[in-house]
Amino acid sequence: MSFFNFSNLLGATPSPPTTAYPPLKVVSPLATVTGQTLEAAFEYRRNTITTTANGITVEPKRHQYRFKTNLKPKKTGLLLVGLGGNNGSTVVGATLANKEALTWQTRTGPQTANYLGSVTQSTTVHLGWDGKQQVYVPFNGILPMVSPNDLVIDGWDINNANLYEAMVRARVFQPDLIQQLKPAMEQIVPKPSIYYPDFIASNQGARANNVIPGESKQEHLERIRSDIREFKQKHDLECVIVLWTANTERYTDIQAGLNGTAEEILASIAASKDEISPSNIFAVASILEGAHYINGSPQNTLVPGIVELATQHGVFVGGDDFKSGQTKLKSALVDFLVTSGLKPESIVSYNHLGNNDGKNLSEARQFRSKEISKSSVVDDMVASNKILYPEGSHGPDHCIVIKYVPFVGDSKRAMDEYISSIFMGGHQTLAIHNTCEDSLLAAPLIFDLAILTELFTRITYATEENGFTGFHSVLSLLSLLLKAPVVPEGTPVGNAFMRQFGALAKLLTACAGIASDNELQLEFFTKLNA
Ligand SMILES: NC(=O)c1ccc[n+]([C@@H]2O[C@H](COP(=O)([O-])OP(=O)(O)OC[C@H]3O[C@@H](n4cnc5c(N)ncnc54)[C@H](O)[C@@H]3O)[C@@H](O)[C@H]2O)c1
Ligand SMILES: O=P([O-])([O-])O[C@@H]1[C@@H](O)[C@H](O)[C@@H](O)[C@H](O)[C@@H]1O
Repeated sequence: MSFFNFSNLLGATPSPPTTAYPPLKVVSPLATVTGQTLEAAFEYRRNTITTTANGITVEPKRHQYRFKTNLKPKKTGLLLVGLGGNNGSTVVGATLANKEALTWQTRTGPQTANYLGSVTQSTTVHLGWDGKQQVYVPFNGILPMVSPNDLVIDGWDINNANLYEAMVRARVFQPDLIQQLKPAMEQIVPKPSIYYPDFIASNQGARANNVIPGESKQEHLERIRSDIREFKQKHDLECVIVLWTANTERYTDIQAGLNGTAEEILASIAASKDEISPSNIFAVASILEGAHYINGSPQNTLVPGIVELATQHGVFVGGDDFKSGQTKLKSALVDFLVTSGLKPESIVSYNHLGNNDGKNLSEARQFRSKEISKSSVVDDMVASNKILYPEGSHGPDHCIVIKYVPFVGDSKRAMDEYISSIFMGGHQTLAIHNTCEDSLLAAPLIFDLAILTELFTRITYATEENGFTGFHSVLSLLSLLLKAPVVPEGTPVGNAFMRQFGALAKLLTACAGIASDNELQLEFFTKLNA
């Protein structure tokens, strides 16, 4: 039997300090702490399933896992590609505002900095019933995580505006906050970046005044690698995450000989092949420098060759496309409808926005990248119910429309209509107007992507057959935060929001030696001693 109390362990403290909850003390026969390492046994019970034309055979089996977690969060750097964008400048401004606990005036009164919308900072995990009440703990109170306040942040942009100018341009923060942040933000200027006009909208050309010169993609690769090395050395970092929050690129062709293997992608960069995108180069540079790479945009940066390279180098890659607003709601609402036995027949998702993202998406090839990532989110939920959607039937009509309307700026207006078949030939129509403050919804996800990626670098697992090793390089555990999750080859994509959250929460509690949450809660209707 062993017990440990995380809140004072190794300097790991939730941030901002959550005074709402007392520290968690785990008394568990499943776990032991030795120095900085927490080792936990976990019995993974799952069904071995065989499906044939004659039916489904289910055989429940028990698999013994052991998880090892290094309890000391690493000093972590976050390099944003697109630092001067609406999301990038909002991320940096928000960390400064939270660090200084800034308060600013708004029309509805004073507002203080927070991390609302961040799963790691503002959600809780259900542990069970204490005989009197349901008990929840902060998500970041189960295992020590990096605080967003402690992230060292820098990055690149093809535009040379300092971050004060970028904040004003973004029209995201209130003027009072912008002025308070000005002294610090105007000191931050994005590093020059790689610009290949063919990959983003032609209307972005006027912005490109901060570009690494030359035509050699190999030299561009070496420059980005040098930037990453310098950043890591300058700040004495133990973990670096490069995250793309630059403009949406067009899709790249997946071609044999171009990007199908690690060797091919390296050779294609060396040969400066046209089809190699800026985001391909950032991903390869990150991997070669031992940094993890996350794609917050919808383009297919993570081609097979880049995934193979990441696997060879033992670094994480993740993507695609932050799941921040209209699609995030859809990933919960469609799950609700299908789980209710109602059949979505038509889903029309229209939105207009007026920020630079919207301007870039106003061109067909960039919109197509976004249309793909927004359209695939219902696939797993539709496939889950053959009563509603028999084999061979098509899923709901699903239409995506995005328009660029400058006046609304970053305050995207999403309008959705869901029509579902209901009992006895009836129809239910849900009409939703959803004002998505795009960067205020996306920035918290950028923190979460970085914080969870760093956490997963500190966890290894062993099974009855194999010794301790790290998770697969394709970090599908990040799917809660992404519209079109990139997953290890041959594994399914899951988009249902609450299932994604539950998977993360169950992994954290398993690693902490805590019994996984069990919605069954037998103790409420049996004689089980609570
Ligand atoms: N809610 C959201 O804001 C949301 C949700 C999902 C996905 N996204 C995606 O996140 C990305 C950023 O969104 P945003 O609102 O911050 O857009 P933005 O246009 O304000 O910022 C993008 C920044 O990237 C820069 N840039 C373009 N190409 C670059 C390159 N090769 N290297 C470095 N910088 C480059 C631009 O100059 C710009 O400053 C977009 O791809 C968008 O589709 C945003
Ligand atoms: O995340 P979400 O609100 O479903 O989708 C959004 C798009 O519809 C929109 O064009 C833009 O705001 C963001 O890039 C985001 O991707």
